Amino acid sequence: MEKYDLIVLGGGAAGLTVASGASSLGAKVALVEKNEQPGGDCLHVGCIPSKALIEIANTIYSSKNTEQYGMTSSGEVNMKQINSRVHESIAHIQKHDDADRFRDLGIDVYIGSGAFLSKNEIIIDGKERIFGKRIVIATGTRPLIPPIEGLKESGFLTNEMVFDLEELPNRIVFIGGGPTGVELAQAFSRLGSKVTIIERSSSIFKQEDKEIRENVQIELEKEVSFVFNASVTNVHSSHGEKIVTIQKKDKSTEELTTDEIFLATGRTPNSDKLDLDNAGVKQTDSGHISVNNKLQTNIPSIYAIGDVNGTLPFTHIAGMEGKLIVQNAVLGLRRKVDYTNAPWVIYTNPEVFHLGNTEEELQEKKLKYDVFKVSLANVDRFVADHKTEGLVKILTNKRGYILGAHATGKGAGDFMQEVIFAKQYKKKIGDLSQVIHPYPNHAAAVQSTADLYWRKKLFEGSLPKVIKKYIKWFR
Ligand SMILES: Cc1cc2nc3c(=O)[nH]c(=O)nc-3n(C[C@H](O)[C@H](O)[C@H](O)COP(=O)(O)OP(=O)(O)OC[C@H]3O[C@@H](n4cnc5c(N)ncnc54)[C@H](O)[C@@H]3O)c2cc1C
Ligand SMILES: NC(=O)c1ccc[n+]([C@@H]2O[C@H](COP(=O)([O-])OP(=O)(O)OC[C@H]3O[C@@H](n4cnc5c(N)ncnc54)[C@H](O)[C@@H]3O)[C@@H](O)[C@H]2O)c1
Repeated sequence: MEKYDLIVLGGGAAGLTVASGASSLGAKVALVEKNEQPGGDCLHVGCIPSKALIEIANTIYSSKNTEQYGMTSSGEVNMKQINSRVHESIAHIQKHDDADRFRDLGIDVYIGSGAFLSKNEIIIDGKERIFGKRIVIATGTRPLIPPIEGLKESGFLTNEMVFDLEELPNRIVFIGGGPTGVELAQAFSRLGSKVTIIERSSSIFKQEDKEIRENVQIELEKEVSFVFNASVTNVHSSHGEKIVTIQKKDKSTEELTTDEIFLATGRTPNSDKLDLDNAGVKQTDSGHISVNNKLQTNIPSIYAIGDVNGTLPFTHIAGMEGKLIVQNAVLGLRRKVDYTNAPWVIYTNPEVFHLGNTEEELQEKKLKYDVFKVSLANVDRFVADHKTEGLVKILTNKRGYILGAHATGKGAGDFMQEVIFAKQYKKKIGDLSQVIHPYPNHAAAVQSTADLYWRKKLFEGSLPKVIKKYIKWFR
């Protein structure tokens, strides 16, 4: 049996980071990936294809709405061509994640499904056994399919199928108003489908700051229909159409007729086929693999990173956790994971940026805070672009240190980057005000928000009186 310093189960963002990092340090590494090619969900059915589709949809949407710029236009949408362009982006990035590229790095890549035989042994496709001193579980998640009557029989789409569609559906019902559902729902609406989102709670993006979430929802409602506080109880098909029955909070029911159903009701971890009991690894009720702050499971030589541990399901977090594992599992350090400065972005139009605590979380924690807010309607570049929808909101403690930063607006995922730097390196909000921003860029929205901090300092409290006295004296 082949023996390794480290076995990595799963070749997504998390697993690939560990495998390449560990191998470059000289560890003998095996990477087990069940799909033909590594890359995981992000590359094949997640971030990359969704962002490629969103970009195409935005371009088509803009070109359909050129009347406001003084030009009329018309055209047909070719879904096959659109998805072929999406696959071009995947193929381009696949080169970096190619199995042979990892073999060239000295890693033994096994294509097959891995499961535990014991805490140190993995069996691949029930045949080949390998031994690992340490093992990293990075097997990710898959779409959660709720037990809705008639759903399977009627057929539905998930993120695993949608990037192979050959025709644009006239109507789509999205079940679930989380990031997956809403990003793709808006993209399909922009391509020309009539889109309805059914969300069982009272709003989209529940993890976001309320003010930001409400702001973005107003914008989305201009393009997409929402039904809140509603669950789908039944689906059936008739004459080539799908009929979705929804039940509202007041128990009333309604039927929606559609051409396609897109399921975006959340994710379930790929832990059920790993035979974790053979290794004694514990899971949570949802099937996620629980870890301590060094990302170890209850078996110290087995780690769980990326979406499968259920902490923060984002590619950049999977990568960050992967780097930490290289230090802990290969170099024997005892580094602790820290999510305090973990940002994320929802790529709707306008985008949603999230960093640190929301205002509601600070209130819940009963912390004292200041809030600085600027509407994009007061930032010259957004005015010039006619893209004034949105705002920047920075929350600080009383000494000016950043506790949270949230934004919605065109390009918020990019123009807020400097706030992540400031928070991570413990700069105060006032420092952001001192950074020179080329006029008229979009990031000036951050500077304008930070300027409010100085305005508050200069015009509130006892400082204005002192300054007045000083100026009198100086004259
Ligand atoms: C539609 C969509 C859009 C998204 N957009 C973004 C975004 O814009 N930004 C962002 O940060 N995140 C985004 N995400 C989330 C992101 O895709 C995940 O956080 C990321 O893929 C997690 O990486 P991972 O390595 O943990 O898991 P995965 O990428 O799921 O990789 C797990 C790998 O393990 C393999 N595997 C599973 N079981 C086994 C087994 N038994 N043996 C061997 N191999 C196995 C799988 O085949 C897979 O390759 C999006 C997700 C979706 C669904
Ligand atoms: N831009 C990004 O970074 C990005 C994009 C997509 C996904 N993701 C990540 O993937 C994770 C999963 O996102 P997601 O949107 O797939 O799942 P999610 O769990 O975030 O959202 C699922 C939504 O579906 C609703 N829901 C569940 N069952 C329902 C039902 N039966 N009827 C109606 N509504 C129902 C839930 O209330 C929830 O709002 C997220 O946590 C996110 O971090 C990130």
